Amino acid sequence: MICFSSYNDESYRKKEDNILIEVKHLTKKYGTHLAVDDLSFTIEKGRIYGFLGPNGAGKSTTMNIMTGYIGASSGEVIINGHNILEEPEKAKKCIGYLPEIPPLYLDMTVSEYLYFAAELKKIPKADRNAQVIKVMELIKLVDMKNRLIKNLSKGYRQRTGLAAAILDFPDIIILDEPTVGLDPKQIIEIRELIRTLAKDHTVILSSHILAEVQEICDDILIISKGKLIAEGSPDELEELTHGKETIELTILADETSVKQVLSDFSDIDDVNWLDVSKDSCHIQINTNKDSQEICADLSLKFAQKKMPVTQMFVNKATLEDIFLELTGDVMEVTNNACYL
Ligand SMILES: Nc1ncnc2c1ncn2[C@@H]1O[C@H](COP(=O)(O)OP(=O)(O)OP(=O)(O)O)[C@@H](O)[C@H]1O
Repeated sequence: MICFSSYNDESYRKKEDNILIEVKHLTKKYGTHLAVDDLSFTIEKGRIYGFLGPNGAGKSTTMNIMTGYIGASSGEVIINGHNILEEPEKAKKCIGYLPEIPPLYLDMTVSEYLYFAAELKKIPKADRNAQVIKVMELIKLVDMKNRLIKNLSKGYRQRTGLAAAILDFPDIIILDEPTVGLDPKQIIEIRELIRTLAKDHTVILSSHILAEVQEICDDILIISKGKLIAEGSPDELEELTHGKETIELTILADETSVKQVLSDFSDIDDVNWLDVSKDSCHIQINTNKDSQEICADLSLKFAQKKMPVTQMFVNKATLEDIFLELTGDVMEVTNNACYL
């Protein structure tokens, strides 16, 4: 597992004081299928966390266990000091959960549903009205309060589910793929809402969209095949791309002469011979060193040997390439958003 955060004694103590959720060696088997495989991590107060991973990675299963919806095969989840199995009521009180498909009653109006949810959450009768109104204002649902849920757009249904999840203003808000199926405008609105909520709550969301977690989250946990494979801030994950560059060039010379020149370069890790003919070589060079410096040296050396270089360019690894390498999954790129 790749983990970036390094702690000295003082910052470690601070982190310990701030821990809100501890997930320890969590495992979940469906029959013989291992959906969550020895997952351990901690969640600190006041931050936005993103679970990033391809479909079937185990994000929903992990969230369902953390929120007490399903049991784990082994391992522990401690929410604000309460074990989710041993003290489920106290643990669940700290969490507002919006599952991927919110459990809405389509024949209720928004406000009927929220009063019903407030009752289920055992919010005292005297406080219910004030809390429903406060949440509808926060989530910008007031204009829709008398609308039947079945007549709402997907975005407003999502908001209604979210409003119900946070009715009792829990410390932790867990959102499973909150923007799936929304149009671009609704996605922007939900992301803004998440940022607003994060001012007073710890937020954990899951997504398979790299750009989304990069944009909203303070910390990213990358999950693949039930395992945590990397953890860090968006900037720290971006660091992974550094030093992973390839240089592609075409030299008007035969293979033996090109190999002779390259043999003088100790910083070259590996050469792919993309297209070779009697008097031309198109090659790709992998290096972990400064590619600009190597490019300058290569062009000088080939020029000295009177071997013309007709093209040379550097391909920088992107964060998408790194995720591909880490998760081994295919990714689709749409409108600059990367889908794992
Ligand atoms: N109730 C179930 N019974 C059997 N297998 C299941 C069940 N729920 C999930 N799985 C399997 O467990 C694995 C993890 O699924 P999970 O839904 O947690 O992944 P995910 O990362 O949330 O993916 P997605 O984004 O597609 O929801 C998948 O292989 C899935 O098919």
